[in-house]
Amino acid sequence: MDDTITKFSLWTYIKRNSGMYVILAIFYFGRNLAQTAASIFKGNALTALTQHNLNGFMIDTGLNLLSWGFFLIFFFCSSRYSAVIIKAVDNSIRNALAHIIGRQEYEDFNKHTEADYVSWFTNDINQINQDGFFSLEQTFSSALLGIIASVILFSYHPLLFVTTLVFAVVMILFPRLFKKKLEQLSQKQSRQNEVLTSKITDVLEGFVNLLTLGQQKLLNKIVLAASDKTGQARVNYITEMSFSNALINLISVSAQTILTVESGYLAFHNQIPIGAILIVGSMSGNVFGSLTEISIDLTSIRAVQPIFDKYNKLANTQEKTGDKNVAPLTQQIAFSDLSFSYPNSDRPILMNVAGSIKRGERVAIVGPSGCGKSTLVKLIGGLLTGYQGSLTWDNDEYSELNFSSLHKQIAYIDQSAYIFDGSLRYNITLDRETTDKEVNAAITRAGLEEFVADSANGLDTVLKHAGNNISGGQKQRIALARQLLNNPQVILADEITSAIDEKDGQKIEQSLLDLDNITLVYISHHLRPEIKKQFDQVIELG
Ligand SMILES: Nc1ncnc2c1ncn2[C@@H]1O[C@H](COP(=O)(O)OP(=O)(O)OP(=O)(O)O)[C@@H](O)[C@H]1O
Repeated sequence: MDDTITKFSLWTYIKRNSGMYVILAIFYFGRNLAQTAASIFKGNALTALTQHNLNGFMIDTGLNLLSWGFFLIFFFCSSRYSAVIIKAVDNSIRNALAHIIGRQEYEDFNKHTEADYVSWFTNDINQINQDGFFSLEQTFSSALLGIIASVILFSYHPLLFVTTLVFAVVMILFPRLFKKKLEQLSQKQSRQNEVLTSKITDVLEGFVNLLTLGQQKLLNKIVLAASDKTGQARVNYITEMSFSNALINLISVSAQTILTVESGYLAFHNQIPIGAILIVGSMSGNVFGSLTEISIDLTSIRAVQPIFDKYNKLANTQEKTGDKNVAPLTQQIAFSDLSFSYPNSDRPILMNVAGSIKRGERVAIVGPSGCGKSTLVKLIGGLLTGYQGSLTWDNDEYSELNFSSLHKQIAYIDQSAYIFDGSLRYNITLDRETTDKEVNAAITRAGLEEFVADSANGLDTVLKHAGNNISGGQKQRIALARQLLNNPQVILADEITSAIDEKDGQKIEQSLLDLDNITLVYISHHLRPEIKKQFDQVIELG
């Protein structure tokens, strides 16, 4: 199934899983039919008793029991199958979400934090399951039960049916009054969930700082404050929802009372049997119980759409890059009159910068902190857009280039050198199809051979989350090997040795300079003289 279609709504996923939903509908139909039959046999048993028919009473009681047996079987099947469908739907939504997040360029991705995205994949999906899909199932089941009960009421007396119909219309229209407010409160709840995840992730990522400063109580303070706000958002939502529910229940109880009076009146005038009072009570309970359920569920279902709209907004983000495919560099990357400011800021970070990087050259970019070295390299790497002046790849202006194809030509490494949960091999290949020969070649070029040889399980050694069981230098070499596996033409290295000790840093710098057939752009605060002389060109910024 193609999970990458990016129009998010409950209906999209129901249509896609329509076969499974039909099976679920059959289970619900069986369940409601059995429940209704049980009520009818119970009423009939009472009628048989009023007619002194003990045999009929026993038979109807037996049939009542049998109906409950069927009800339980269908109940089990529908509950289990509902979980099976939710699993399939959640897989589809998460896959589509991963697709739209994954196709974003660097700038768009960074408009949200990682914690926000985590909240989309977890909290939001839970809310969609509970308030969306589960409520929709309940609505369907309630509608079935209500329809069956209405038919039974009609079969006893049309007056009962007409009363039911009038109240049904009121109850269906009523929730519209609360729609807008509930949607807003649901949106706030979703946002607050993101904030909670974001705050907790942030403080846990910086935990070592808290530990060494003896400030662990900040963890409690932040968790508690964020938890309280999230809880309050839920309280506000539930308050409005409960108020709406209470009013719906009031209408339901009034309608059932009127129907009880009507059926009593009809039985008193011998228009229906005595046992029918029990059946009418039970059927009106089913109809209005169902309508109450439907009104409540429809309110929750509507409140889920803002979450889907948030996904749809991301899915509809226009690509900012051009459509010209990028071929391997033949001459040079050049820039003239190049200026750049970050979005939402008037402060120019680069002002009329000029220079060129020829194919095969080793170029160092130096300058004081904050002068824009990383910004320039991110522009060259296709991580930032929206420059003024000219920046070209051979003779093509960057604004016309397709950045996905540009990324294939360029390796970008910065000081973060992220290590994924998994083995050393996984961290290098990242699931790309490669041969052992290619992996070993990348390891050799990145100067990682010694580390692999010293690791207990070689390439199968498991690295801990964020590389907590290896050194900064080892992380950088793994990040380098990962990039070299793509055989990039151009390497952009942004302060990759700044977080490692000098000796190790020097070795890594030398590994980079020793690479053949590479155009190297190397950012450094401080170039050691023995390294500096190996560069073909040094560009000074600031
Ligand atoms: N995403 C951003 N939004 C707004 N301003 C930013 C952003 N990223 C960087 N800046 C600002 O741009 C300026 C240049 O940053 P940049 O990282 O390019 O400098 P740098 O020369 O590489 O610095 P360093 O040597 O300290 O790494 C800094 O003042 C920084 O605060």
